[in-house]
Amino acid sequence: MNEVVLEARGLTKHYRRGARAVEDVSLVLRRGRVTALVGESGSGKSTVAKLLARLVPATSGEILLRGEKPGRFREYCRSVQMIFQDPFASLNPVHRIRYTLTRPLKIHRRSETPEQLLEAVQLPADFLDRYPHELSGGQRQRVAIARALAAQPSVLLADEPVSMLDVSIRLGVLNLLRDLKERLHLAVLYITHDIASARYFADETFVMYGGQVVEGGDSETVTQHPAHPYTQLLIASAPDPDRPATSTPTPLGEPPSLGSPPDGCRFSPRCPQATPRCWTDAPPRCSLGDGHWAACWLYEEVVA
Ligand SMILES: Nc1ncnc2c1ncn2[C@@H]1O[C@H](COP(=O)(O)OP(=O)(O)OP(=O)(O)O)[C@@H](O)[C@H]1O
Repeated sequence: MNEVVLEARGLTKHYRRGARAVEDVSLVLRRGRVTALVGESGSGKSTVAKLLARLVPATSGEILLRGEKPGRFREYCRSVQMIFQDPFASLNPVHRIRYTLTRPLKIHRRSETPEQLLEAVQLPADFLDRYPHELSGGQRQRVAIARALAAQPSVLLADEPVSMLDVSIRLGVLNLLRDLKERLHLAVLYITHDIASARYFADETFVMYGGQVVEGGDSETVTQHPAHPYTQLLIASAPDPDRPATSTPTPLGEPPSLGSPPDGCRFSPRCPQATPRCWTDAPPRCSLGDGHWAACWLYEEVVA
């Protein structure tokens, strides 16, 4: 078993203006593994990443780093680094790449050189003298990854790291992250709305709906044998070259209001298989074997 590096237990975030963005989320990130967190816009994925990065305080629940309550923020940041969606906004336009990479090396008192960081993300050393506007989106995201590596982290939280990049270069950046995971034994949280990329890139996949995790397991099982009706709908509505072109994509419908989520299962208003109980009682996590589980009343007898 790969060692657990970061663990979330019952993480909950209610924003002041009423959105119950994240409700009772538990997950573990393991050394040398990519864990995908998949869901549509507004499902709470970014809030989970911000909670794990300690950029926003949790309403309740706890985070454990290597089994212990995290201490000072700076120490924590050294271990847990975040990569943001927008590489155009995340690099300071007035500084050359050399400054962007040298600064965290100094802060974290590392002996590595900025050249070595660029090499780790497969960029040439002469990029150090360039400004962010002289780089492509993919190159900027690689610099952002290099900056995160300057802290020598054990966890990378990657929030939609390729969704703003050209389709043609997405695979290169994902392959780089996978390569780093293997070489540096990093635990990677890969946040995405693209469940197909989770199958390709992640070892484990968690599916989020309306602020809650509704299904989890190894990526192959979750994407090829989805159990939760929401995951099934998500997969049916994703473009898939293997499906016949005649089939019409399944509409996903409207996401739930997080200001006043439905009682019971949050997916019940959109669920084609909902029963009266789904409207009133929240479903338990039902184990389906080999670490695969779904929070859905359809699998109640499996729990019993
Ligand atoms: N600072 C905030 N104040 C109030 N509500 C917020 C805040 N940040 C997020 N929310 C709300 O929390 C919910 C979850 O947002 P979040 O950004 O985590 O979702 P997401 O799944 O990452 O979506 P996207 O993929 O569009 O970024 C949304 O309803 C959002 O409006």
